[in-house]
Amino acid sequence: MTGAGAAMRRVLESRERASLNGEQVAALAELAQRVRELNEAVVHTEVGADEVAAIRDEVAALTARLSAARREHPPLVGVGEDGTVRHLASPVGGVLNPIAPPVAIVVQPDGTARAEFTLNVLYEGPPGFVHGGVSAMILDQLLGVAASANGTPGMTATLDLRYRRPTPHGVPLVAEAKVDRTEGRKTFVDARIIGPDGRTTVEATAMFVMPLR
Ligand SMILES: CCCCCCCCCCCC(=O)SCCNC(=O)CCNC(=O)[C@H](O)C(C)(C)COP(=O)(O)OP(=O)(O)OC[C@H]1O[C@@H](n2cnc3c(N)ncnc32)[C@H](O)[C@@H]1OP(=O)(O)O
Repeated sequence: MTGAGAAMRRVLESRERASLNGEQVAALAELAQRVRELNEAVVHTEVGADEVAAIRDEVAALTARLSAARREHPPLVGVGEDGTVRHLASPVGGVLNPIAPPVAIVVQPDGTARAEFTLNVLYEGPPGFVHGGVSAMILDQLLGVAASANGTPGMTATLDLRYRRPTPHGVPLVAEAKVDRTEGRKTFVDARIIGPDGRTTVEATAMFVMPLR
């Protein structure tokens, strides 16, 4: 394992997180997807007050059933040789996290972290457009994955954003991040979100610092 991988493993092990097998992940990911659909239905519903109250009680009963056996912390799966980690409950693309936008990040051979995704109304800020904090969160994750894939993972120390034009929701978006350079424990990464017309909506630069312990 590389120094970077070992360092991130120490960080994660100190959090006492469990790992799940593929079958467990698949089952919970399907549940999380159903809850995502529920979340969207809550925002859009027009059913009457009596029906809302009945559904509220059913949801509370389901929450009680799930809570019958609880982990103290959400689980993680694995730390790669390069220090990359699959955080199942991540608020960005975490398959077990029902509030996570569906952002599946792929690292390309040249080290670019890339994601294609469509955000629904749950992530709306200005009407018709994505909330700026959501864009920042997605970019932070993408930037972090690019830093990890470079073998230089770390904590976000700085995150600078330039919102060039509104990011629409309900249409396909692309986000990309690539390492610019490293200086000792610091890794500098650039990223952007691109709209369906091919124009950049948000640009970001970040500095990640590898924790010493
Ligand atoms: C986790 C799974 C991931 C797995 C990857 C998956 C992707 C995850 C993406 C999400 C990432 C996050 O959200 S992370 C969460 C948000 N970020 C945080 O909470 C970070 C909180 N801050 C920290 O933990 C700490 O401040 C660190 C680790 C950033 C730095 O602490 P440190 O290690 O003690 O650093 P220190 O020795 O003081 O400084 C080292 C060098 O960096 C510079 N430096 C340090 N901090 C800053 C700063 N904010 N702004 C400018 N410069 C700074 C110093 O000047 C120094 O430069 P010189 O004198 O050497 O020149």
